[in-house]
Amino acid sequence: MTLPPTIASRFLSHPNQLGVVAVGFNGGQMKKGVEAAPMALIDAGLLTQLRDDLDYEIHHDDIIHYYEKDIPAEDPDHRNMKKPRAVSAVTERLSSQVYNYAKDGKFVLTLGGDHSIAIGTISGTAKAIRERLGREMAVIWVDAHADLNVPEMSPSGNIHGMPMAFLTRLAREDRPDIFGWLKDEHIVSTRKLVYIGLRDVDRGEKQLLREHGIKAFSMHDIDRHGIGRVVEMALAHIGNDTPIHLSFDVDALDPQWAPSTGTPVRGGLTLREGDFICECVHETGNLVAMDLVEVNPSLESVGAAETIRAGCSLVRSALGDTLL
Ligand SMILES: NC(=[NH2+])NCCC[C@H](N)C(=O)O
Ligand SMILES: [Mn+2]
Ligand SMILES: [Mn+2]
Repeated sequence: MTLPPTIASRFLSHPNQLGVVAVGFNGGQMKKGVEAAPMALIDAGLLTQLRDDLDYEIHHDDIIHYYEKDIPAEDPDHRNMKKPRAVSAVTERLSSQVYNYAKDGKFVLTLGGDHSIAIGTISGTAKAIRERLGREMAVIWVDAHADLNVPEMSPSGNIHGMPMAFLTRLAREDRPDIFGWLKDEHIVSTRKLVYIGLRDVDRGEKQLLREHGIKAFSMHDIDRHGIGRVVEMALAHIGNDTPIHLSFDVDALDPQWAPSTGTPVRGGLTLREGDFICECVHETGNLVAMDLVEVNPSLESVGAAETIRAGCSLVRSALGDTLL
């Protein structure tokens, strides 16, 4: 059975063409295994499903990128950041890979990897959207965490807890080998950032969210208003004339649905709620890119297949799969 092609984003010149980047990178945090996620998701049939069931034309180099050549041997901590040069070099490369698909008007799907890779993906789409459409893009960040730590205030020093700080310029570093390559065209406005699913936010992050008036819907908001109303409010904040990059951390889901992830937090979204968010974002017709990150098949390995299935389901939902 072929589903009706609901593939349409008004901001893409090739809405049925999907640029896929498989990023086997784990250097934004300390646990091994997250680099195996792209392979696991692809082996589970994700790309085949997108092609056969949802009619996408897949553009993929058939390579899982581990970026070995970009990772320096010496990488001492800098401003409390762990592996800063590795994360910087990898995300700089990734940024241009994503940009190259997005500048052609293709949808870009990135399979991580830990969430530090969003420094590459979001900077790449933001730049392409600015050039092609002369517009600023919005980011919907679905996560248990805000990933907004400025290096000095991070409790862990892990860069996967910092990507949104660099992408909004709340954190800045001029050294070219440590994120100094991020230019104005790569940056996202704090006004165009919306969080959904938050429940483990560090003190300094809470202060930044408040100070900068960043729109954030926590699990408390979802309990109070329901997922339907929360997604409606999130999309209303962005407005209907703005391209959207969806960055989905699988730990937004409750560990019941996604146990195999590096920093699980109880009290999260059901898989159905996660899929619902993705379906609604797709329905806007404004989605131009998506990341799926933090699947770690080697943690809680009895639940790995379940976590991978959940990840595949989220991506399909964002790309237009429907229940009916
Ligand atoms: N992408 C993630 N899973 N991030 C978790 C971040 C946890 C914590 N806030 C930190 O800065 O270390
Ligand atoms: Mn997270
Ligand atoms: Mn995250």
